[in-house]
Amino acid sequence: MTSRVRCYQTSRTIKMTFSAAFSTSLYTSQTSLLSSKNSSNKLFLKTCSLFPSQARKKLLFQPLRYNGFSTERSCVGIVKAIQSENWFKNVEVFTKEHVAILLAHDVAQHSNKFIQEKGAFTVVLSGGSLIKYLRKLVELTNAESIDWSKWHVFWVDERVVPKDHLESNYKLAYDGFLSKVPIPPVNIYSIDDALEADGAADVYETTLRRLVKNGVIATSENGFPKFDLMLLGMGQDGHVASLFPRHSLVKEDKKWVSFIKDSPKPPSDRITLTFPVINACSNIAMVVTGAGKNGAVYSALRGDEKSDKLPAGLVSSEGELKWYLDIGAASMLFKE
Ligand SMILES: O=C(O)[C@H](O)[C@@H](O)[C@H](O)[C@H](O)COP(=O)(O)O
Repeated sequence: MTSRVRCYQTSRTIKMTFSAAFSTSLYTSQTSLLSSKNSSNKLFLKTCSLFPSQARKKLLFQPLRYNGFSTERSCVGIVKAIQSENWFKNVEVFTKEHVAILLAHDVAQHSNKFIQEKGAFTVVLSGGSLIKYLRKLVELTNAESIDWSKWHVFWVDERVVPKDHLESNYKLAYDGFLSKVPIPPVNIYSIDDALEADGAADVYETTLRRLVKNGVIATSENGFPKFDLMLLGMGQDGHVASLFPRHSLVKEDKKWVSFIKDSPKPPSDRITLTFPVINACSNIAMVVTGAGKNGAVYSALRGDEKSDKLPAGLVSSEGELKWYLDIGAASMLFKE
C-alpha cells in the first residue's frame, strides 16, 4: 500500500491531500469522524478505535484524513500512527507556524482546565526551539483567557550555568516567554545556579518535595510528582530532557531529579528530571520539528526501540502523550 502526501498553502487555507489506497467508505468515515466538532466548536480529534481491525493494520502510519480547515487553527494534516491492533499514538503534523498555534491553543486549554479543577497549573518547560513555539501563547491569548497568577513553572532539565548565561534554559524561557506574561516570580522554579550540578539537583528535588507536600504539585499513584503538563523537545539523537542515549541516567528509577556531568551535548553539567517523573505527568506535549529528527521520530513512534538507545521511545504519560510534528519531522511516517 502506498501513500503520497502533498501539501500546499494558500494565503488563508492550508490543505493537504493524500493519495492512498483507502476504500471510499473507509475514507469517508475517517473524514467525518476526525473532523467532527465538540460543543465549544473547537476541533477535537477522535481516536480510530472504531475502525475494523484489518483496516487498522493497513493504516499503520498512513494519514487518516483529508484536512482542509480554513480557520485560524488550520493545520496541515493529522496522522494517527497506529502501533498495533489495540494501541495508537496521538500525532499531529503541521507547518511550523501551526505547531505554535495549536500548541498555544492546547496549553491554554490545559491551563484553564487545571485551574478550574484545582486552582493551579503546573507546567514543565524544556530548552531548545520549544520556547519559540510558545510565542503564540503570548500573542494569541488575551489577558482574560489565562490566569497566569495560578501558573507554576518548572524545567525538565537545566544546564548548570548562571541564569544570565546564554546557555541557560531559564534565560531562554525568560527572554522568549516568561518575561512577557505576569506569572508571579515566586512561582517560577529555576535551579540554584550558585551550586554544582549534584547540589543543584538535590535542592531542586527538595523544592519539588515541598510543593508536593503542600499540594501545589499532585502525586502519582507510585509517589512521584505528577505535573499537569510537560512540554518536551527531542534531539536528533532521540534524547529528551538531559537523558541521552545509552547514558545510565536513562535507567534512574528512584530519584526525582538527577544530575549529569558528562553530557554528550554541551554544556556537560546539567540537572534533569528522571523518567519516572516525566512519565507520571498528566499530559506530555512532544514538540519536534525539523527533518533531521525524522528517523528518531519514526523509531520512537513505531515503538520498536524501547531501550536506553532511544530515550524518546521511553516517553509515555499517565494521561495523554501528544506529538506535535512539522512536516520535516513527520516525513518518515508517510513512507510506508
Ligand atoms: O538542554 C539541551 O541541550 C536542550 O534543551 C535540548 O534537550 C533540546 O530540548 C533538544 O535538543 C531539542 O532542541 P531543538 O528543538 O532546539 O532541536
